[in-house]
Amino acid sequence: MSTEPRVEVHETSSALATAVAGELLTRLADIQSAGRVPQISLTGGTIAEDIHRELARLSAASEVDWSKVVVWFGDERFVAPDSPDRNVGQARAAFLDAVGATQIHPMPSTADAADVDAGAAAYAATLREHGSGEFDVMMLGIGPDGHIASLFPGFPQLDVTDEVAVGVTGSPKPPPERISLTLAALNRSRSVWFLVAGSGKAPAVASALGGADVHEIPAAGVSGREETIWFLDREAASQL
Ligand SMILES: O=C1O[C@H](COP(=O)(O)O)[C@@H](O)[C@H](O)[C@H]1O
Repeated sequence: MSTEPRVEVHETSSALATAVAGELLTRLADIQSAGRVPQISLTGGTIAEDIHRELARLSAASEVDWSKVVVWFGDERFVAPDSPDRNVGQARAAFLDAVGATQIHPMPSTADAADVDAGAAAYAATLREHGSGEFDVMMLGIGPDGHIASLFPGFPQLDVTDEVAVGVTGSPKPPPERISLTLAALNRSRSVWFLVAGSGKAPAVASALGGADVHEIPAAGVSGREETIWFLDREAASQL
């Protein structure tokens, strides 16, 4: 069952990052106190960098045991393992290593798989083995074109319903080769959190919330089973 989206607007992107990091830590602590091991999925992109920095800062004062959080990725750039383009490298450097996260499942790099399709198949197998079947919190940035994860407008991967991960070639945003969760997998989340800052994304936000066609604005095709929250800064919300 999908949910009606809720919109939360913050004055600046840094206020947004602080609020999201605080909300995530509260959510993780609640799940752990209930005796479950939370499964979350991280996003790459610019807003993620700010949120990850805030997670590093705020985690010390929280009750979250990061060694008991399972960490996934919504998408990844299919490049060398030490490339600065890797979402996992950015997340590790910004906070995962510092907070003591150990159950991290990076998507394959060029050192792990022959091509993007093999990498996607390998990630699907990892999800089957270590995943709970649904994500507690799915965090998604969006591009100015409305893409989420590495699902781009007009791309055939948007129509894949029988896989949880797909390979992408010819991405309009570099680097060209990527691996992404599918809409089917993203929609298997209890909570979906869109994280969006900047006026360049205001038209895509307005279109997604206005019920655009998923082939034009992929973000329009994702919602959480229990909750969908759009965390926006004032500029990203300017066309609502
Ligand atoms: O390439 C990507 O782009 C999107 C959005 O990134 P941003 O820099 O425009 O905020 C991101 O959600 C995705 O994970 C990433 O691989």
